[in-house]
Amino acid sequence: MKKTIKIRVPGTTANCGPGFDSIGIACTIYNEIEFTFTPAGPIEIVIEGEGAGLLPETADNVIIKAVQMVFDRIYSRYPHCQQSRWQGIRLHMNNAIPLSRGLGSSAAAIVAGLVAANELCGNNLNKEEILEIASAMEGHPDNVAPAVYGGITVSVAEASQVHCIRFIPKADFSMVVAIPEFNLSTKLARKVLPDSVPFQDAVFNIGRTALLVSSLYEGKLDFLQYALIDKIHQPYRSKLIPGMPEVFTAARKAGALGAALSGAGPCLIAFALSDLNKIGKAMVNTFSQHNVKAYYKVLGIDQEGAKII
Ligand SMILES: Nc1ncnc2c1ncn2[C@@H]1O[C@H](COP(=O)(O)OP(=O)(O)OP(=O)(O)O)[C@@H](O)[C@H]1O
Ligand SMILES: N[C@@H](CCO)C(=O)O
Repeated sequence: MKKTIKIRVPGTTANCGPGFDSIGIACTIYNEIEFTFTPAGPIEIVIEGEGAGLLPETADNVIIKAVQMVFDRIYSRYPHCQQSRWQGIRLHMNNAIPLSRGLGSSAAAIVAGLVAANELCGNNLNKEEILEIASAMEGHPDNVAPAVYGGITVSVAEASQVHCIRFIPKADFSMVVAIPEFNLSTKLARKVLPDSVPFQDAVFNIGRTALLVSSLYEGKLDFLQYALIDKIHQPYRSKLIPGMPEVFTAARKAGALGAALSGAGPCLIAFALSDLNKIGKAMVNTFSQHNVKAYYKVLGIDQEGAKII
């Protein structure tokens, strides 16, 4: 007996400037993963696209860890199911989300594993529980929430709970992402952050985060020029991404509403209504002036989140 489940999961951009560890947007860039579960057998992992030859092809892969998390949660709730635990797992990944660039590759992997295992087990866990496990695995909820729900999410983790509101903005916009050809792990990008920030910087971010959420929700996108500015993580991370402020300026000059670091970087993301290719080229050119090879993609907002296909 075997069961096959295919899932599509979006990449995500987190923080969006001031909303550190809280705001996230699901983007129209996807990994597709086919899971084949058998009662007995080895773990087999085949990877095409991003991460091929780089990601672990063993039980150390975070997708397998996520599957095991769901099995553990369900079997602790229903111990009589222990006997039917699935041992054999084959993953066939087709990945478009680049690794360690700030587009939520780890969140996508975690959410894919959780949602697929939950489907296998009859959807015993609801989306809130999936989000809570995902947030605990990732360490913060801002990427995993939009990967689960799609759209734009505002999330706060408190003990084991995640409080999350998801919405679709009243006005549509595009995101132009400049993707440098170097990796920056979230772990390293968090190491450069200070233990505390000046009170005035905290106040600066609180106002802008509130303005960001309301301008996105209301579709009053002219406010993004003020609302995407951050003082509590981007300035510290700037030294890891050559040309970051200049790329922001180039994006705005080419017609973007505003720009920010995507997640922990190194991708930089511009929000725009028009001139998308002009903005992308300006960002890539400015990166190249700082000896950073980069390419760009134009993405929209994914509205569905992780989905069985
Ligand atoms: N498709 C995948 N399958 C398994 N593991 C993955 C996959 N994609 C990413 N990972 C794991 O996640 C790590 C990258 O996570 P990291 O948090 O550094 O970057 P990111 O999630 O791409 O960026 P950000 O969190 O800033 O958006 C990889 O080194 C790998 O361990
Ligand atoms: N909020 C996270 C997103 C990246 O995982 C950070 O900026 O470190």
